[in-house]
Amino acid sequence: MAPSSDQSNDHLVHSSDPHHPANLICELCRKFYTLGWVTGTGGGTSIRQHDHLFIAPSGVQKELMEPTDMFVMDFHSREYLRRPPNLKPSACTPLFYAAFSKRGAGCCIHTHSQWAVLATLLVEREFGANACFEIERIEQIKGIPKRRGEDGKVGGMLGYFERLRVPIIENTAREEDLTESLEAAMEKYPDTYAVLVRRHGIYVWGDNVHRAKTQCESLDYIFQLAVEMKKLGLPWT
Ligand SMILES: CSCCC(=O)C(=O)COP(=O)(O)O
Ligand SMILES: [Zn+2]
Repeated sequence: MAPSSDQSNDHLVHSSDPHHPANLICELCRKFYTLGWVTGTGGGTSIRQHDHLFIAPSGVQKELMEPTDMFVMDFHSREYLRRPPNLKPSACTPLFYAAFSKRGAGCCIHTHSQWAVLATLLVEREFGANACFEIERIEQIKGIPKRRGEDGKVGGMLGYFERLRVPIIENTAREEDLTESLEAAMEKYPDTYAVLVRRHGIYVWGDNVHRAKTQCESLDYIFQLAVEMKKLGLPWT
């Protein structure tokens, strides 16, 4: 696509609606920054609206982004309909795309939360490199969806007596190179809405922005609790 065409699509990110994806990504990242989820340019968020994927730039302070910084990709062709000049799309783009294409997500959040990182390290030390994070009998588990129906949509939330499992993949030198193992984890754990990345963070997706955000918040709460439980010698299961 010609550069002039890329740059002429500003209408795709200009809206007075606070719920427009370009506005929402900026607002969410400002909130996530205060939680330590997207500090130091790490982490990010992507939203799908119909066939448009809204993607943040790479290597920028995510809490300072403006809607005009957003890239817009066509879901089917994977071509950029809008490319802000002098910026590169997030290195997380192929991972976000996996959530949109393989899981029908409407939003995918990537955090560098220290609680998520610590959970990956504790699981490795206690249960080995092939183990996933597992916990049960914690009220906040009810904030995590349980399984997908035939249509791929949420089929209810986990119950108090059910077990939450979150797969863990190993980190790679480049964010993009995580894509294959993230997709493999999605295949192996068809019910999961999140994948932890060892020594790095987590990818959490949801059918829409509200669900992705609340699931990410519930998981972060659970990881923090799990770390504190481990310090006190309390079992997770
Ligand atoms: C210090 S951040 C390293 C890259 C990373 O892990 C990340 O999540 C951010 O990637 P982006 O390309 O969106 O800046
Ligand atoms: Zn990252």
